[in-house]
Amino acid sequence: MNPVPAVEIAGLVKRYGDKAAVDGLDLTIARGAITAVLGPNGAGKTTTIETCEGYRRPDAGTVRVLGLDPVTQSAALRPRIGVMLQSGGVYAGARAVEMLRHTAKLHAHPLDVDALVERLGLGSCGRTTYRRLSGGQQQRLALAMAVVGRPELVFLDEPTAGLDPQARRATWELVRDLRRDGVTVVVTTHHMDEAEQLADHVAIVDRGRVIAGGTTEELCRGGAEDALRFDGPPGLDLGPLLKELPPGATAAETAPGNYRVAAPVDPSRLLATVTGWCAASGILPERLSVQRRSLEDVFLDLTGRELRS
Ligand SMILES: Nc1ncnc2c1ncn2[C@@H]1O[C@H](COP(=O)(O)OP(=O)(O)OP(=O)(O)O)[C@@H](O)[C@H]1O
Repeated sequence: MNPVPAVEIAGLVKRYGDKAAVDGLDLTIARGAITAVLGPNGAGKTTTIETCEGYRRPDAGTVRVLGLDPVTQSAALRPRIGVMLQSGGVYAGARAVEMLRHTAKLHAHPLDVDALVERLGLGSCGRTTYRRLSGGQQQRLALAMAVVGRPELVFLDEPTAGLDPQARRATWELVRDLRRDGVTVVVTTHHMDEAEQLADHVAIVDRGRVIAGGTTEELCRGGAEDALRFDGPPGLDLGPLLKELPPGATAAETAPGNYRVAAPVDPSRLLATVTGWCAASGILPERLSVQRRSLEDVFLDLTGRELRS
């Protein structure tokens, strides 16, 4: 295995005026795996990724990608990485598939363009110019452009934003195939299910820093195992419910009328306590469910806020 990590970031700071978009971020990304950089809007994910791609110069800290400095060694780095930006990066007047063929020819061992076009459902877009493609087609073409050269490392910034479920699944499949071929994939997302489904490693970013990292399994292991969620009237006083639960229990209104209760007890006991309390309080809990601790719960425990923003 190559001893140089795919990405090594130490103490990265990037400011826009007075505001630090990235504020002392440390992150090491292993080769040959899918790593999700997960965080709410504005957490600093795009800024971090664009710094790795050499589009932004750090104000402080160091960034190494495949052992290279993305700014001063970009000529050596660029041919080895694939980049899918959140928007743009593709010439608007170019014809979709022609552009993809052209990009493929620039690389020594490109993927089969026809197979890629088929997989991503771009077959009908052959001679259409980029600007005339639908948002989802533009998104899929940008993904194809990022991977067609069979790079060692691919950065995908919110690759499934705005895609329908079918295109989303096709994207996930393609990303998994890249990993099977030994490609390192870094994907930013604010969808926890995307991170849970796809990633071997997850780095949770909030306010310009990595606040937790590990496999989904590792991240979800700590704390209360199961969480019970239900909907009810907004503004319930959860204090009396907490008194009925053992120490270590948490109860919160995560959004108006959405409640989450977790406790270090057997899930069936938790369910009985909550439904008993609801009945005694004259509340009809709706959409009640007990769920395995998710990345959403991890984020909530770490920040006191919902991941969705
Ligand atoms: N060019 C810019 N000029 C000024 N502020 C910026 C610029 N780019 C980003 N920011 C700000 O920096 C912060 C981090 O933005 P960034 O896009 O890196 O976050 P993100 O986690 O990728 O969010 P999103 O999921 O919305 O893309 C945000 O507050 C954003 O408004």
